[in-house]
Amino acid sequence: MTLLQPIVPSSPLPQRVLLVENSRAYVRAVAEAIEHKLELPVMVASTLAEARALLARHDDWFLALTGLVLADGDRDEVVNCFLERGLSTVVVTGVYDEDLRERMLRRRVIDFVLKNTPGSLDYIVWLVKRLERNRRISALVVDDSAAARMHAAALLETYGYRVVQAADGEAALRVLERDPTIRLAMVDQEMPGMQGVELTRRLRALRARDRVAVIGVSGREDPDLVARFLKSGANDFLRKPYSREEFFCRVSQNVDQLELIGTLQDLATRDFLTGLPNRRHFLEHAERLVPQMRTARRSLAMAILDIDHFKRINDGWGHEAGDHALRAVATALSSHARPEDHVARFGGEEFCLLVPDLAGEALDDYFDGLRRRIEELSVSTPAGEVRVTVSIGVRAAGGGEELHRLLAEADRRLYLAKAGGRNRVVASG
Ligand SMILES: Nc1nc2c(ncn2[C@@H]2O[C@H](COP(=O)(O)OP(=O)(O)OP(=O)(O)O)[C@@H](O)[C@H]2O)c(=O)[nH]1
Repeated sequence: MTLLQPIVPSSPLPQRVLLVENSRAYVRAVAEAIEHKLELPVMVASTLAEARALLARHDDWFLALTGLVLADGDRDEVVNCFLERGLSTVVVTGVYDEDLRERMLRRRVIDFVLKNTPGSLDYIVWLVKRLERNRRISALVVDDSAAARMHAAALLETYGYRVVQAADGEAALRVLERDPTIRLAMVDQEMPGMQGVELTRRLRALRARDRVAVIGVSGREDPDLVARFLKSGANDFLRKPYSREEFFCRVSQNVDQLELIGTLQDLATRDFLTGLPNRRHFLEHAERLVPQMRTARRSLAMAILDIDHFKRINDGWGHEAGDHALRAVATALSSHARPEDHVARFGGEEFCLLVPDLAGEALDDYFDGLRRRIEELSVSTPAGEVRVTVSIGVRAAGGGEELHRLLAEADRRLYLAKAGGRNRVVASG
């Protein structure tokens, strides 16, 4: 179950951060914060010559964080060194100079951060994390004006997003229908045909607020427009012409919020130890699926699986070894399950499976295969190799049973499997 569908890159994305700065204490603090909080590799240079040498030595750079005062290069030489290589560049400096800041931002420098101000280190860590994650997020820009579209797309690309453009509402809806990785939509109001507010309303029928953040955009001085956008389902509004920094702040804030919702949803629906869906999520899914399958007269099997003598593993090898065994069984279950099956940790050492469209001998083979797969596992734990077996109770629903009956019957058969000697499947009787 993936709540957020990020872009899965075909090859690993570059991760290395180059930190160019001559103040040792500051470098240490920034490098440590990025390495520890974000787990990204950081390399440090204190001169432009050192930076060039590092750039030549590795080819997996993701970002340069650079000061402007270096012994062997002036400000423009410093930023050129990174921008010319197409490297995302953030200036971190102790010099506040409005003209300089403007000049840097007009070029492709992502941000101009003042160091030694309260919160600047936290801001840098947040910024690096945001830029790192943006690379797995798609944004949709909808505007009939090619120039406005290109402008917004170029800004989004500077911040690392993958951008898809649409010149009208219908095209935007088609993009959304086929691309589940779109997490952000910038929607202009003034478009021929479908206007932005209407597009937002229709977009919400396809994607809820926890899936895609919508930012309405308009240059019109219409006092009601912001409220109309928000009431139609937009998360935010941006008035044209916008500054680059306001654009970045609003986009980042909305994407941050979406990720936070995703994290909360994950915490509520996933089991922390194994990463499998939890009991609540499983039952919610089953409550929808069981009647659907009954109406469609399709078969559906419910199984409850319990690790045998699990208490002995905990008592004999330690609780941590028990946790390893739970994770190993969860992994075996996930690998055995077909894409259409639904697996969950039901609680303790008990797991649950819903298996549609499989009956008779094929169903028996499926569960006996699973039982054997687990029996053959050798679980590596800090206390040594541990073997586990499982007992499985299966109820195949052909007779239109309610969910609670399916569960009760699978549970009864699990009890029979335990009573019959464990390490077995009971699917009848
Ligand atoms: N390590 C670990 N142990 C857990 C966890 N959740 C439950 N347990 C343990 O699972 C054990 C379950 O033991 P019992 O219900 O007696 O069953 P059993 O030993 O598996 O015996 P049978 O089911 O009869 O084969 C208890 O010792 C719990 O403390 C967990 O997340 N991690």
